[in-house]
Amino acid sequence: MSVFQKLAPYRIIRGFLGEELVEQLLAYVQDSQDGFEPTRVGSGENARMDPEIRTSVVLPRLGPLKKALISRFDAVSDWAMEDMKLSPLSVKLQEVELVAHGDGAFYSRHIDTQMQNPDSSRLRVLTAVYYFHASPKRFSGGELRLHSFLLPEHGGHYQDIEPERDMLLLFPSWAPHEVRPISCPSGAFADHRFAINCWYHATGA
Ligand SMILES: O=C(O)CCC(=O)C(=O)O
Ligand SMILES: [Fe+2]
Repeated sequence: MSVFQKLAPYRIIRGFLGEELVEQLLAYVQDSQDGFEPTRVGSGENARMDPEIRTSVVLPRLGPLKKALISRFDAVSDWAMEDMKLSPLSVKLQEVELVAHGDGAFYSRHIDTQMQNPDSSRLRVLTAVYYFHASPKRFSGGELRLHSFLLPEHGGHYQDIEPERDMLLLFPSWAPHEVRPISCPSGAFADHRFAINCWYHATGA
């Protein structure tokens, strides 16, 4: 199988933060509901809303939980880079955002590495997504679909990864992926698919 037909590596860590932090996060998003804004695609001056590509809402702040969360996200990147054979590139956590997907929300196939940015020190190398929806889960769909470079009709492959409560998923930022459409019949904000996106930038080899 050619490199273009293969999936990028990925890693899953279950029980990543523990129930206490999950409940604190759910309380935080519920309290902060008014601060969520529509997500955008592109970056810098190209950033724009595009409901054909991405529909969800984002909160750019982690609030009082920021310190506890950042230290946990910081602590996994060296292991993840090494285990996925992405080292010796060093990375540093540089961007964090909290995203909610409600009924009908999705994010079509994309990569997270932003190519229009010429400064390679700001390059997204590693993506981590932490899932923390309410229990019992009241949405379906919303799988993270990890793609090979080639589409299935050209011999490519994909793998659907189910978001589980308190699970961290890590993969290279340049791997094509998508969020499959969510069905959340209640429409209640508390029942949305909640995730924290983390992007680690290259700091050198
Ligand atoms: O929520 C997810 O599973 C992934 C989200 C994503 O791909 C992104 O925001 O770039
Ligand atoms: Fe992404």
